[in-house]
Amino acid sequence: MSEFTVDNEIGKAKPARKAMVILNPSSGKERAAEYARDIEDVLRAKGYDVELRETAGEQDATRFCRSACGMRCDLVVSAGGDGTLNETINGLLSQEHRPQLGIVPLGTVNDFARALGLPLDPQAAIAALASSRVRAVDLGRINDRLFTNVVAAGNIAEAVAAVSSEEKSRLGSLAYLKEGLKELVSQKAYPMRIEYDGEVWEGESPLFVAALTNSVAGFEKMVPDAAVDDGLIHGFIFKDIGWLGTLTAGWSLWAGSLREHKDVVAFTARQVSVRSFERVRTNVDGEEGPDLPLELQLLPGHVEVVVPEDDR
Ligand SMILES: Nc1ncnc2c1ncn2[C@@H]1O[C@H](COP(=O)(O)OP(=O)(O)OP(=O)(O)O)[C@@H](O)[C@H]1O
Repeated sequence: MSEFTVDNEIGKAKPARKAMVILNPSSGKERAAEYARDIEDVLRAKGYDVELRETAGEQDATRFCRSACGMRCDLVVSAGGDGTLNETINGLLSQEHRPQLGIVPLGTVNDFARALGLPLDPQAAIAALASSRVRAVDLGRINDRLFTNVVAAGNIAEAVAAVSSEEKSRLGSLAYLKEGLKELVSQKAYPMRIEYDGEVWEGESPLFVAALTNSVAGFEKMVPDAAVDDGLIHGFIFKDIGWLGTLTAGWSLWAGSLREHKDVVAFTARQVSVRSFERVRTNVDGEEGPDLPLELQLLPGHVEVVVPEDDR
């Protein structure tokens, strides 16, 4: 592997660009080795020196990405599901040098790739890494971590915890919808105090959702107008509305008109805090998150993601 490539135009050596590929071999249905080889081929053809790191368990992707920042890598590719992507971007926290990000979606839902309009087929996504186009996208900060897509506080967090991995593989995002509806109908509400850009909402709520993108649990209609680079947190407070209200809210969600529902407080903000004097669980990007309280902050254009040349 060469450490230097020659810039033919000016005839002098310049350092090769460095890329780190972070691959979760447990996602991607046993084809990890094949994908790793193909990703490396595309990146080498693009002029990168490539280092491959395979994760063996929780937080490995965060440590690898942090070391990629320290090595001043130009590009980090996250190959795995949303869990691996979330762990990868967390390696960018508080880093002075942030590499560009490539995404190869190998999970079941792949919310961030959907929101970005990236190819969901792994081989097509690998081919798209050859693109020279990048898009600066927002990330969210939640307490001392980062997130890409969504934070939910309340009964949906219980619902997601109830989805078994067998069901997740079999039903994909439908499994979440099924458990989510079950939890909403059960109607447990929590006392919450939600502050957003200086406004305050206080009351009983079964569920609060903060989304950065239009894809939430594979479902692209909840926040149809949320763009990955709009600089906004899209907040939804569900009021304590009984099962009939829940059904109509469910219908509005399905129809993409949740924002207009009379029992949903919808807002956009850059800073949100969520508190309760009861224990309230959360879900962050599809994985279990910290219990309340939460401090959320929007980090505009925080990472540049490689996107296909022709998705405009
Ligand atoms: N080698 C490994 N074996 C098992 N688990 C791993 C390994 N490496 C990382 N992990 C853990 O697997 C978790 C889930 O991974 P990820 O979300 O990428 O895959 P997935 O579950 O197939 O995707 P999805 O969440 O979309 O269904 C990660 O959060 C990580 O902590």
